Amino acid sequence: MTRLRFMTAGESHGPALTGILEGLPAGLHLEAADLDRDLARRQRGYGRGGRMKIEKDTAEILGGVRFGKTLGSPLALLVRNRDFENWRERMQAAPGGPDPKPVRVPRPGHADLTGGIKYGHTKDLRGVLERASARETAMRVALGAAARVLLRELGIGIGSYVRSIGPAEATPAHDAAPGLYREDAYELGLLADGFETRALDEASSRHLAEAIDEARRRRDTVGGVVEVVATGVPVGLGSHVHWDRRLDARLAGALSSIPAIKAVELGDGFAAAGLYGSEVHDPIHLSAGRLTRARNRAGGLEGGITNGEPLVVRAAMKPIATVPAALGSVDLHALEERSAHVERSDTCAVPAAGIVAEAMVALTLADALLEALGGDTMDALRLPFAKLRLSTRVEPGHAFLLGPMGSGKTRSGLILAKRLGRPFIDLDARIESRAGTSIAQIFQTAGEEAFRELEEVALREATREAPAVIALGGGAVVRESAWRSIRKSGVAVHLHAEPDELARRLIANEREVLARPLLGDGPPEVRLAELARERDRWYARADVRVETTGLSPEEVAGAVSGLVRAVLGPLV
Ligand SMILES: Cc1cc2nc3c(=O)[nH]c(=O)nc-3n(C[C@H](O)[C@H](O)[C@H](O)COP(=O)(O)O)c2cc1C
Ligand SMILES: Nc1ncnc2c1ncn2[C@@H]1O[C@H](COP(=O)(O)OP(=O)(O)OP(=O)(O)O)[C@@H](O)[C@H]1O
Ligand SMILES: O=C(O)C1=C[C@@H](O)[C@@H](O)[C@H](O)C1
Ligand SMILES: [Mg+2]
Repeated sequence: MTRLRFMTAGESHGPALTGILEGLPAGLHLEAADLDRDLARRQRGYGRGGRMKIEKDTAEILGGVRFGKTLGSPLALLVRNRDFENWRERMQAAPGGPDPKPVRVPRPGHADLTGGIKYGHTKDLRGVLERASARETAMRVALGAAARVLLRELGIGIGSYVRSIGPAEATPAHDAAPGLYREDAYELGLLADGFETRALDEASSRHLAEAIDEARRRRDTVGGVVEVVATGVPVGLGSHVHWDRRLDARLAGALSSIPAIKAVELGDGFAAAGLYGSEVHDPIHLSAGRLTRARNRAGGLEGGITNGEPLVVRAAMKPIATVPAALGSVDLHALEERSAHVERSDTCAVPAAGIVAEAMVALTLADALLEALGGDTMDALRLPFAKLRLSTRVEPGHAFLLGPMGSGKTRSGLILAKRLGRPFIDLDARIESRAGTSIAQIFQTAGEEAFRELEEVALREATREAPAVIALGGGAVVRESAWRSIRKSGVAVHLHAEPDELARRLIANEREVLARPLLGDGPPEVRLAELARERDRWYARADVRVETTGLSPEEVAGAVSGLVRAVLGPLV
């Protein structure tokens, strides 16, 4: 990793895991809850052992965040081990010991023997296994969750699901959830979270659970394959120019660093080796104003660089090394053959390994993104990211204007459309003309929810039309689906003004106030300030921001037109 660096420390039954992630841009909204969500996901999954019942992982943020936003300084995290209470004496940092119950019979397949010899722990292999335990991956998941928040802010979603456990295969995502597989891997991961084995449908999940039950019946363990998908990934992350900059290599390294992962496939991976070139490579098409692929056997990677298609990688996990019907081994003290040590353990951790794999992919992608684009702050990242995102477009795409009521989306938008020689679509006006009534009336008779549905449909339809200037309603961008439509089809420009200035503009004309039901009866500046608190986080996702205070509507249009041109990619 070159732009992001992370380190973790901590033993499985020590007091806590700690981690530092350095290189996150300043200004990213980040809360402990964002990290806890993924920590909880890692703890679930059919086949886990007793430890996960003891722990309830939560991350404490010790550095790098103030008032819910990253500072640009290292993110420092702590995840406590509840089980430490039961190990206080045996895991104390203070001088003491020896442990009354030393571990002396190494488990084949674990780090016990190799680590024991290397670090001189053969008298008590606990000196190795405490750190070789995959408890360590909890901190990777917490740090990876921060990287995911960064990526998600830019529209890159990461998710995983389980493809197989032992001999049992699950329905792959391209059949079970084709839409999410192409468009929203984050949701794909959440779909998998709904099943105890993290398959994507009930029948598959039952099938996978049976394979785990069978292993348990045999007093054995079982592995499997997880697939990690990332959607919304732009062209241009990674590089063909040097071996250690190829994203393929970095992903393979990151995934195979997860304990028990023994093989990684990029795109079709091993299957491609058995096919003809014409069957494997993904022909390039021109459609909907973009370079596109009808299939994605490359898994979104060509030449060590992302190609704009979803990233698809798989990781194969071997069965857990702690086999309950213990394997043959040698007591390193008595130097006699004995059954291997059995530590409380999982039967199958493939569902959890998927969450760890998501975290490693997130850290790797975030690193490559920051390497390609720089960015000490989130604001500095957005414009260069938009250029990458739009770089496979062969037509300009739409210019979306968003921002609060009174920011001038309608007024400046009309002027901008004339300047660019493009059609102007005012989403509010379009909804009104279709409904044959005013927005105020729609709010009054059908309610806000009904209006939001009309708004969503109108936005989706507008994005399919010829490149236009599209003025959005003030609340149209307060949902993920709107951002998916916007990011695919153009540039998002945030017109900004402070609530006081917005209120001044609107109060100047009583009709302006009456036309906006959300303003209610109170003082507009109070309501506008309230809305700003709710919505600024969504507006901040725009590719560029124009401060409109002190500019006439014409000047705003001029500024926007320059910015829109700056974002257009190399093919336009
Ligand atoms: C989420 C997760 C949970 C794991 N749980 C266990 C476990 O309970 N018992 C065990 O022996 N190994 C478990 N492992 C695997 C070991 O950590 C791993 O086999 C060990 O560190 C040796 O590394 P290697 O298998 O890569 O050679 C788990 C791995 C992961 C990713
Ligand atoms: N840059 C500006 N300077 C001064 N007044 C402005 C500016 N831009 C817009 N206005 C005025 O503010 C009022 C609201 O503008 P407009 O209708 O374009 O806002 P809007 O962003 O489309 O709001 P809504 O989200 O409610 O549709 C209008 O009276 C308009 O003339
Ligand atoms: O900010 C909002 O939620 C709204 C803004 C206007 O554009 C209209 O879409 C409607 O008045 C709602
Ligand atoms: Mg308007």
